[in-house]
Amino acid sequence: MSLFAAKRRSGAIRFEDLTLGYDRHPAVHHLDGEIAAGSLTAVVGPNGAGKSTLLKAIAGALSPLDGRIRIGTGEKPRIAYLPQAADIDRAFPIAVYDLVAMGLWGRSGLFGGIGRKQQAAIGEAIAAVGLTGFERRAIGTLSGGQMQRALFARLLLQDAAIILLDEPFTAIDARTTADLLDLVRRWHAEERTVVAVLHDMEVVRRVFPETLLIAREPIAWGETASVLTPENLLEARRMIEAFDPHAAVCEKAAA
Ligand SMILES: Nc1ncnc2c1ncn2[C@@H]1O[C@H](COP(=O)(O)OP(=O)(O)OP(=O)(O)O)[C@@H](O)[C@H]1O
Repeated sequence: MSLFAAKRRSGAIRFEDLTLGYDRHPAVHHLDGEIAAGSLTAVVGPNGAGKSTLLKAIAGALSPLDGRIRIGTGEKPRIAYLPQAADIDRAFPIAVYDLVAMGLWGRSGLFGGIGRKQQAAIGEAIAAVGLTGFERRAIGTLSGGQMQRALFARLLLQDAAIILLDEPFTAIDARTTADLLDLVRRWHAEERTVVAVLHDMEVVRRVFPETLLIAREPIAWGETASVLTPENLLEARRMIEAFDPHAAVCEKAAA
């Protein structure tokens, strides 16, 4: 697709003593390090570990309480963000075609109009997720798996150097998960930076070369096999159980 021309390998994400939170209550503490441009990284950890918070911050939807996030070098690369299914309004009266077409807004503008080339790209994206024939269906009538396919088609059109996926396969059937994982592999082969919050360790081990394990603070980060050890997973659980959710200040910063 000629429309797909995002600058590849431009999507490095660097964390510098990053602290994130809500109403001054920290949810993620002291994260330092870099997600390399073109890498494929899983973010895992117990419930409440701060995984979604981290993705929101990378997407620019949440400002750091402390530290910073540096994205790319020079011109900021395009970021595509798929929130958790629970955060997406399925009651919005919109057809599959129009939902997918929204992926072009970043480049055409809201009222930029859709030409023949764009129409072909939308059709190709819908075909790539197996939804040809569903173009005029209202999204409220789709199954969970079909909705996720439509959202992945929109991501395809966004043509972003950085793609953020928050629990993309939760409550999604095996066939759809396998098809959408093929798209994730394709994005990785295209040297886009892909970061996904996941709970299925089997999928992480099989598909994601890099893993960040967090439990409010980073427990381990690097090659997946060396991160997902029983010791690290136990440590992550212990950290979350010991965490005081009402802590107002960061202990490390205050020390
Ligand atoms: N909008 C918000 N306002 C206040 N606190 C929030 C908000 N969103 C998340 N939190 C809190 O921040 C902490 C981290 O939440 P987050 O959703 O990032 O965790 P998670 O690792 O994605 O969890 P899960 O696996 O359950 O989705 C939790 O204690 C949560 O209650």
